[in-house]
Amino acid sequence: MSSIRILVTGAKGRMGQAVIRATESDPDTVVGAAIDMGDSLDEALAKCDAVIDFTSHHFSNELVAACVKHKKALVMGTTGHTDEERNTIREAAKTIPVVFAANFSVGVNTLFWLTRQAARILGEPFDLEVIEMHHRMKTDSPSGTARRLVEILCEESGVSYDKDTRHGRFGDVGARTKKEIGVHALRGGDVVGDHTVVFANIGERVELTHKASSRDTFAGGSVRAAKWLSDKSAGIYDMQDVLGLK
Ligand SMILES: NC(=O)C1=CN([C@@H]2O[C@H](COP(=O)(O)OP(=O)(O)OC[C@H]3O[C@@H](n4cnc5c(N)ncnc54)[C@H](OP(=O)(O)O)[C@@H]3O)[C@@H](O)[C@H]2O)C=CC1
Ligand SMILES: O=C(O)C1=N[C@H](C(=O)O)C[C@H](O)C1
Repeated sequence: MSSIRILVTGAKGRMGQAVIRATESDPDTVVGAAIDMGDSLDEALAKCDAVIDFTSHHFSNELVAACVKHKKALVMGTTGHTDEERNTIREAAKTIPVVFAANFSVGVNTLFWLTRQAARILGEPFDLEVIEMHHRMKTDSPSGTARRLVEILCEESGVSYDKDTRHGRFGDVGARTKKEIGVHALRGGDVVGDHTVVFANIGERVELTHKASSRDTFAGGSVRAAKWLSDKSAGIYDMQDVLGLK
């Protein structure tokens, strides 16, 4: 089998650099092209089989349209999308195969699974809160991973992400309501990515925590996703599909 040629977008970024390292160290993949803002997407896509994208959600509509035009598989690692941008990605996945995941680490995908199980077991008496911490340069909030954790909690407790999520608390907010799920974003230093899900009841509390200490974890997962996509038909997949956790 010949190597899968990867287009790395945001090549000079923190994740772009890690993806280049991960692609070069995997015998099944090569960097077909590596681009940044201002470089030609069409030229780069023509030289590649799949794209691994960790850039900005502002770039996603343009990238997705180009992938559809060139019929290339897409690994979308960027977070912070608007609902409209998420819909554009889902629409594109009717034509091309896409892995769209807020987090490519095996540990966080285990945390997703554990969070669902804990929510099922602990159930309604427990108050649900999610805390995340990232480096000072992160621009989107809450993190995509925190959002996914809250979505899982919403699915299991039958509440709405849009209506029942409480992003931080300030001032005379009143007592906590039963339905609300609190989300708290800390920013500082060089923290790669910490996430904690809190299940709090009277007399006891469960906390599930994941801490990432290297971006190589995410980059390796994204290359694994690109390889997994190589024989897949059009559709939208996540890292749970890649890892066989569904
Ligand atoms: N799913 C996952 O597992 C993970 C997801 N992420 C997500 O990946 C994204 C990038 O994170 P990170 O690498 O830390 O960010 P960086 O800011 O370090 O890198 C982003 C890169 O994308 C480039 N870029 C920004 N806008 C555009 C554009 N419109 N067109 C082309 N290139 C663009 C930037 O170029 P310039 O500097 O010139 O603006 C930069 O090189 C974030 O959304 C983050 O949340 C991060 C880690 C793991
Ligand atoms: O921006 C980051 O750095 C990270 N972003 C992802 C997210 O928003 O969940 C994943 C990881 O936590 C690092």
